[in-house]
Amino acid sequence: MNNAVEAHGLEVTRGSREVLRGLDFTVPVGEVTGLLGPSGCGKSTLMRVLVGVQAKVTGTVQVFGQPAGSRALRSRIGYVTQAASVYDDLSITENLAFFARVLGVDRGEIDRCLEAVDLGGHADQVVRNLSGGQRSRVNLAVALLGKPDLLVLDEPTVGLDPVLRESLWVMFHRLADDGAAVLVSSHVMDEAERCDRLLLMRDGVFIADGTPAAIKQKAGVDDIEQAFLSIVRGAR
Ligand SMILES: Nc1ncnc2c1ncn2[C@@H]1O[C@H](COP(=O)(O)OP(=O)(O)OP(=O)(O)O)[C@@H](O)[C@H]1O
Repeated sequence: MNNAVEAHGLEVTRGSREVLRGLDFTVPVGEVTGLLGPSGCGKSTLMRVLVGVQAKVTGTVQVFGQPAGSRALRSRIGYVTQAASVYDDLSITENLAFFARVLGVDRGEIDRCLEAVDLGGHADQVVRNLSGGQRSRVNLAVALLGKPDLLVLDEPTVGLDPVLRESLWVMFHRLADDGAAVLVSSHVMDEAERCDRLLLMRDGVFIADGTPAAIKQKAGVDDIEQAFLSIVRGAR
């Protein structure tokens, strides 16, 4: 299998705390990989490592065969953080035009990205006047500029209504079907079933890595939340 990410012995210390504690994992191309675990378990930290903005990293993390954070990877990765990263006083289109210019992406890409997140009808609206869910979709549209090979999406569906969440998951799968590697984090276990593969995390370690079906089968239960609880109890 072709992997976008290969990590061995990944450890990260933040403050005096060891936040990631010796992780080995891959993120394959052509699949939606879910990074699931409770708040504070280290999901955002792991994502920060992949995009090269996390300090105090040890271990090996290769992205498309190069060390995470390498300059050559910048245009190949789309990253959406939990914080808004677009300009409030610009319209949606103006924001995308700005980032397209920064990234050296053709302006023609803008409409495609807006349609992908279902914002085509709001293109001229100023970001300040958008709802929280609309803003997060603008962030996502920016991440799609330039058709990145790896999408790193930190809780992209938080606060969105079920219909929109559904349409975003369909989009994530479409992007994966087109050959991207998609890594999506969530602390909501009911998103697990939407992933091709799951990395279940707790306190900086993975407690399971596999398809939702395989994880449930191994735990002998029929939902992922129960599987998570059962694995945690079994580890005690
Ligand atoms: N700047 C920092 N300095 C010290 N510790 C930090 C810092 N940022 C985060 N942490 C700690 O690192 C741990 C992992 O945080 P992280 O944000 O990666 O978790 P998360 O799983 O993404 O949580 P959430 O789902 O709430 O976003 C937490 O215990 C957090 O308190």
